[in-house]
Amino acid sequence: MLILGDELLADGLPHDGLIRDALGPLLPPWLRALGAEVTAVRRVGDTEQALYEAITTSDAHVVVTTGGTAAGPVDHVHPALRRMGAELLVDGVKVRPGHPMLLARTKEDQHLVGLPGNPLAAVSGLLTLAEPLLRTLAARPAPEPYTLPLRDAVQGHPYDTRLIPVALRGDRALPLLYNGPAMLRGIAAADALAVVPPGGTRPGQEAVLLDLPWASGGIGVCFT
Ligand SMILES: Nc1nc2c(c(=O)[nH]1)N[C@H]1C(S)=C(S)[C@@H](COP(=O)(O)OP(=O)(O)OC[C@H]3O[C@@H](n4cnc5c(N)ncnc54)[C@H](O)[C@@H]3O)O[C@H]1N2
Ligand code: MOO
Repeated sequence: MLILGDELLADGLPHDGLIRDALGPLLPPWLRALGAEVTAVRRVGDTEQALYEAITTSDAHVVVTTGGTAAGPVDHVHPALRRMGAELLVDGVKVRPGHPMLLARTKEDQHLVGLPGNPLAAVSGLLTLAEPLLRTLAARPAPEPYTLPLRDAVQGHPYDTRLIPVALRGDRALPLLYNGPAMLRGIAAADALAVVPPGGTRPGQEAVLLDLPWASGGIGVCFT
């Protein structure tokens, strides 16, 4: 795992535009629950050269980066991938949060999952790009898709799919608040992400659910 962002602190309180790294601590147990062996979690400085070297010297089967997927002046994932001649397999997805997520083949036997830096956007990419990649590399079958009715209406995005943290309550799923791209409070209490199509859902409408790694038995703890 390569954690990008010079604004990130490893400990202490946020100050002067610096914020705590949420993804370095959060993602490794989730990746393990998805079947990966996490061999290293490294912070990488915000230069294209540092990122290029970190990727090209890695012999991991899968490199997961966080942050830097967009097109700002310190977003170096696309330029670094271009420079190494990587093949972009998925370059952005019509989903919120997480729309700049990407998947690339960096060399024979190595893929890179670029997760957006906003924490819930990274979770979105973890479940929809990293999970299928890790499952496919391990030749594990895809889980049977399932749906449940959503208890409450969910406002849709006009043209993108939304992924909304939900808690399972009997035979219904309860959409949780605090579901903005930067927010982890909803996902901390969630069992799954609900797939909300463009335009939204009515109360009682069925939605496809994506189980979170601990809900599918990998971690063995429950945050609700
Ligand atoms: N000016 C705006 N900037 C961004 C907007 C926006 O509307 N206006 N939307 C955001 C959304 S939504 C997405 S998705 C992103 C994704 O772009 P990147 O992948 O390039 O993400 P970064 O710019 O690197 O980071 C975005 C945001 O998340 C914070 N961050 C990054 N890494 C971590 C981490 N490990 N732990 C906690 N927080 C992290 C970072 O400081 C930024 O605030 O574009 C957004 N930007
Ligand atoms: O995809 Mo962001 O663009 O997390 O909402």
